Amino acid sequence: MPDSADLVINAAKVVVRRGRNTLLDAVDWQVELDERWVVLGPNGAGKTTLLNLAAGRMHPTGGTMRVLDERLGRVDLAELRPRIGVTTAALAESIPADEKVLNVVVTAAWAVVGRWREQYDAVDEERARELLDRFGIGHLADRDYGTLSEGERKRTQIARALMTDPELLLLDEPAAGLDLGGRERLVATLGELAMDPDAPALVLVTHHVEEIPPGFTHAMLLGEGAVVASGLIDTVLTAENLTKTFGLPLTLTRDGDRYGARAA
Ligand SMILES: Nc1ncnc2c1ncn2[C@@H]1O[C@H](COP(=O)(O)OP(=O)(O)OP(=O)(O)O)[C@@H](O)[C@H]1O
Repeated sequence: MPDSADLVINAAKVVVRRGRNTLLDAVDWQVELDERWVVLGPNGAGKTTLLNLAAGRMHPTGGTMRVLDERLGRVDLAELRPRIGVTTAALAESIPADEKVLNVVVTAAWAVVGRWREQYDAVDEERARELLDRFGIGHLADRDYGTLSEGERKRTQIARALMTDPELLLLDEPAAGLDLGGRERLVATLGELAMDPDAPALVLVTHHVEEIPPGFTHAMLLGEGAVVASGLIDTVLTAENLTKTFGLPLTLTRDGDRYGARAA
């Protein structure tokens, strides 16, 4: 068991309730800095709820949730949030269509969406350009965000999430809405990030095993708010566990470092 200070996420018996619904039920989860996690489960399993907790965007109803060694409920979330990079569909929708791509990224340094300050540090701009280059969209820096393709938008969102040099990066369904080529390019890019020893701890939420990038080390399978299996990806990702999680008989194939699943 690692020292608790080394844990990026430390959830103990975490419960989230809304009215009569139990969204998460006694979830235990420990994530270390060098780990790359995929959280997999069907619609309504509680994946986004878990991600929102990890992002410091909500408190658990029960149990304890520590993120970056701060206990949710006892820490000023405004101080915690810049240490965590997040991409979600909801955040993406709040980006104005007429915002320049460079500004979408650079404004993350101030934890705001939308450019409200006329001047920013040259060093921020340089970092934002480097991130855009890293994700293969440096040439789009001066374009309006609204003119980008879905794949280019996803890359912009990830560059933005990395702008503050976070210790934890949370990606909610980053490949949703991409065509096959876009998905494969994004999966390859995320695979490179996963292999980078200087990258933050990664947590990627998805419905599809095909979207798991190479280099991901751990998996949590979530079904109806409860953990079905959690741990090293090779142990957790089995046809039997997927069958339990998605509630229908499934077969799982592995081709090198990529996965495929279909009804048995
Ligand atoms: N405020 C709320 N009040 C009641 N129920 C809620 C609330 N928010 C979410 N839920 C329910 O909790 C369950 C888990 O939601 P969540 O968004 O975490 O699932 P998910 O695994 O991310 O699903 P999807 O894959 O469809 O995005 C769903 O059944 C949802 O309807």
